[in-house]
Amino acid sequence: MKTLKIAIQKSGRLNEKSVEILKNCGLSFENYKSSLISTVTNFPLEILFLRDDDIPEYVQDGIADLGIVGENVIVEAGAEVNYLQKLGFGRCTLKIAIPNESQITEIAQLSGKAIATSYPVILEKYLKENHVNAEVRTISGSVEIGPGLGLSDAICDIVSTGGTLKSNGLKPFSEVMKSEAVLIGKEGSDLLPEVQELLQRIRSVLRAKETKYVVLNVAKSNLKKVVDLLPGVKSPTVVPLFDEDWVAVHSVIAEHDFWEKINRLKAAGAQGIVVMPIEKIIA
Ligand SMILES: Nc1ncnc2c1ncn2[C@@H]1O[C@H](COP(=O)(O)OP(=O)(O)OP(=O)(O)O)[C@@H](O)[C@H]1O
Ligand SMILES: O=P(O)(O)OC[C@H]1O[C@H](OP(=O)(O)OP(=O)(O)O)[C@H](O)[C@@H]1O
Ligand SMILES: [Mg+2]
Repeated sequence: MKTLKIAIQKSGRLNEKSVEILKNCGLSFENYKSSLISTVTNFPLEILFLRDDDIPEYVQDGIADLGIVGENVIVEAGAEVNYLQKLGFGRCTLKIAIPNESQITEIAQLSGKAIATSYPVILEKYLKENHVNAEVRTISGSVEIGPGLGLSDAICDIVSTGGTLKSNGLKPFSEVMKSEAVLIGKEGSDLLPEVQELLQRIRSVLRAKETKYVVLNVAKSNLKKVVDLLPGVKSPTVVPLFDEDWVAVHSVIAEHDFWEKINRLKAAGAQGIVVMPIEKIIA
């Protein structure tokens, strides 16, 4: 079997969740802060811990077969890699922001202005598409202090809660791109059986995260109404109870409409509803 290499962030916003998803795939490895490479003991895989900016090129050049990194970093690097799977964490938006007191209301008004960013490639492309001729000032971090220091008229940086913008007297102006962490592979790596296996495991973990396991009791007279609300993986399991007029129903429900479903189940006669997390769902 070929030993694969996967590059993940060494420390920072994506490190913890990247390690967690690999562990949830059943992979055993040491995660010492000091080691830059770790060998998985129960799968042919080595984990490389890198600065996130370096990951797209490592994968493009085949030094690593796979990588976990934000889409923003991949696009900025202009790396030619395959997107294998969105991972549902590290969600953020690259936005242009302006000082609270700024009078700018239309994108054309950014022409002739200076915009500070750590994402010059993405920003230049966005400005070009919008026919804006602004000066892009590249800085490597703490971009939000740019306008306050007189370095720029606007900024383009990552926004999640908006707290950093707010505490620096800035307001969002326009959205440049949305991003989340993705699993990437070098050209053709998805054909390798080891990559297929890992992908299948990752998808099982993601599917499980989107769903909850539900057990509830219902009078037989209300069973049809309750079952109609619960499709389950295929169809719900119905188990007899000691009281012959009642049954227990086991099923799964989606996280996104969880509360709405629970309220409808209660209204349909469900009682003693127990909800449990699911570890994996194998398709
Ligand atoms: N506030 C945020 N909320 C959600 N995701 C974020 C946030 N900030 C950044 N990200 C995502 O996490 C990625 C890593 O962010 P981080 O701040 O750890 O990067 P970094 O400082 O460049 O790290 P490194 O030391 O690896 O170069 C970003 O490229 C982006 O995709
Ligand atoms: O909208 P918010 O929730 O406030 O998040 C946005 C901030 O998060 C990121 O920085 P981070 O905190 O990761 O620090 P960094 O600049 O050292 O990367 C990003 O560069 C913003 O500054
Ligand atoms: Mg970085």
